[in-house]
Amino acid sequence: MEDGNGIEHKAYARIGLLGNPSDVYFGRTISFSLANFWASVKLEPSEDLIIHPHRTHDFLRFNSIHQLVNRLQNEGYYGGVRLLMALCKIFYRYCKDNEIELHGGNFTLSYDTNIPRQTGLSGSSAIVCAALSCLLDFYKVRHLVKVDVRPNLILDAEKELGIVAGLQDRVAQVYGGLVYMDFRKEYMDKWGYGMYVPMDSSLLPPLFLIYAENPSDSGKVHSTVRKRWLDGDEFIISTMNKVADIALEGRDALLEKNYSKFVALMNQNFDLRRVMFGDDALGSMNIEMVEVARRVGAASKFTGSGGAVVAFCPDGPSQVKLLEDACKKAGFAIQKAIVAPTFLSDSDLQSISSK
Ligand SMILES: Nc1ncnc2c1ncn2[C@@H]1O[C@H](COP(=O)(O)OP(=O)(O)O)[C@@H](O)[C@H]1O
Ligand SMILES: O=C(O)[C@H]1O[C@H](OP(=O)(O)O)[C@H](O)[C@@H](O)[C@@H]1O
Ligand SMILES: [Mg+2]
Repeated sequence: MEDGNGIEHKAYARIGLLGNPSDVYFGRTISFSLANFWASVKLEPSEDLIIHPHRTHDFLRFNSIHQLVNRLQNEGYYGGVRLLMALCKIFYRYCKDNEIELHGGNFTLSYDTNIPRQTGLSGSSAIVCAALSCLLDFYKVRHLVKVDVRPNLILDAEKELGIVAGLQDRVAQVYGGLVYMDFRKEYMDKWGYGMYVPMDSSLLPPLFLIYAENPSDSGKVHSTVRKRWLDGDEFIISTMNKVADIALEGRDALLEKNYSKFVALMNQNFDLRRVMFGDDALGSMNIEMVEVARRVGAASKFTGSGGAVVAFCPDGPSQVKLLEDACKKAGFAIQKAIVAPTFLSDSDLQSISSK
């Protein structure tokens, strides 16, 4: 969005529906952009280049040591300022390396977000994705930075900060809607990104988002699995391939509206994650969120690496009511997941089809 006062863009949270975390291991996923929560970034032309701290997430003034410790425990040490700075650096480097000329004007970037933190809903990349959209418009270079490359820039900005993450979140956030993604090594080596295919989101049955207010550390849970995968551990490699196959089978199940198959795949996805990562790495509260749903007969799995769960009630409204009651009793928040529609422009779509 652009008006006389500047440019503003939103990017939504995302749900990894099937196949995650195989995106980090040359696998496949189906993910969608979640309209329930979003981050917004505003860019206003200014004399100097200013990154504006958020009034709460970056605020460094506290009314007591108790409040300071509480903030650090609940939100960690960092807010979004470092994400915006890292993106500016990565964007500048990319444009320089690709001989994309940037005009000389300056700007002020500010952000806001309502995405629950560290819940595996991709709050960090939403901030970066919205900021990238602002930069593309400010410098008028949207047509020069291919859609498929944009998730890589978002990921690179976070990698720059040591944040462990994969591409599926950023793809869902750049594309919007429901997207099937194939990250096979052959594509990653050839193009540097995967094959991303938008799907009709009306194929999805009603889905529910369950999350806990207490955040988990979404970076640490990957650590031992990644090392074992890199070390050639047979069990991890073959199990991760099975996780990737879930997205492939899930695409067919959705296209055929075979929801009993879909139930089995969602459950299998989490069960495979559980044997690879182990209960300690996943965390007892995260496991309980999955099990609360399963106890009422719903299918359930993590949306990301932990902190939130996506659930499907194949038996309809009466089962949804049971799920809502069970979540309430367990102290988990629950809401219906709403898919954000695709936000690619005509020129974006053209750049995809001309790949
Ligand atoms: N809601 C937020 N407000 C400000 N900064 C955030 C927020 N969420 C994440 N961040 C920034 O992103 C970093 C990584 O967050 P991460 O653990 O990836 O959370 P998520 O899984 O929600 O993306 C944080 O250390 C912080 O710098
Ligand atoms: O483990 C997963 O499913 C995902 O974990 C990360 O997402 P997060 O939102 O931080 O939990 C990672 O970025 C994704 O690529 C993984 O699929
Ligand atoms: Mg993140």
